[in-house]
Amino acid sequence: MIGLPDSITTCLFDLDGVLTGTAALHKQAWKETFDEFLRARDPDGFAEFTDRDYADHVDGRPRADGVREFLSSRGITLPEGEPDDPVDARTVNGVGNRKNELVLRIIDEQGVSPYPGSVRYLEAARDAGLAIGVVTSSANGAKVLDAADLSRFVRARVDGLVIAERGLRGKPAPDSFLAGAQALGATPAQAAVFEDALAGVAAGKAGGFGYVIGVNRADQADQLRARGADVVVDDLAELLEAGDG
Ligand SMILES: O=P(O)(O)OC[C@H]1O[C@@H](O)[C@H](O)[C@@H](O)[C@@H]1O
Repeated sequence: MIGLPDSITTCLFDLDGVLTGTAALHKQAWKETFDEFLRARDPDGFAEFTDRDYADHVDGRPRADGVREFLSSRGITLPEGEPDDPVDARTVNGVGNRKNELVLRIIDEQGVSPYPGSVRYLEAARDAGLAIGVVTSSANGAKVLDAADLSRFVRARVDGLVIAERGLRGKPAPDSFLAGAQALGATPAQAAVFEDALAGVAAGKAGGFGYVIGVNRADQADQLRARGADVVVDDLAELLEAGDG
């Protein structure tokens, strides 16, 4: 009925790009942040931040990991700095704070929409008696869930704030998904992971989860499969249709 193996009791959903369209807003904020940074650092050698950079180094990872990973791919290492660094500080925290300033502004301007197919899927999962958790690297997870009116479905949330507080390793490490399963009293084998990011699918695979659903929002079905997705869909509603057929 909901397109999952019978052994699954628990659904762990990534947020940005799986339940809501906010992955595009994050990408826009990152592009503005990194292009600004790279241009200021080396105007003549400027090479823009691309969709490929986002998918490979930033998407799905906690904010500071995204800063470090992408800059390291360009041979740049910054000092960590402090959490309250100003947005123009040339530190990991400063660059991350600039991105957060931009993404909050973009979210306020554009609003947050849930994917209709994801809302239908959440309703079906809830009605089928499955436990529902959200596991997101974003420190803005609670705000986005509320803005999309999705908090009512969520029994456990592991977000960027929880990850930082508990010192968990970010995706592609499985820690945040393992914490989500534990919070809902499920073993990894009993839990399904729903992810659009390559790092997130890799985290689901690394954690030995019972079923990993790759959600293809960025024309990268083959890469999602290569990272360990058991199935790839363009929209969660496809799982309901598969179940009906
Ligand atoms: O900067 P935030 O809101 O804490 O989010 C961290 C990351 O959260 C993930 O959900 C997004 O895929 C990333 O793009 C984002 O960078």
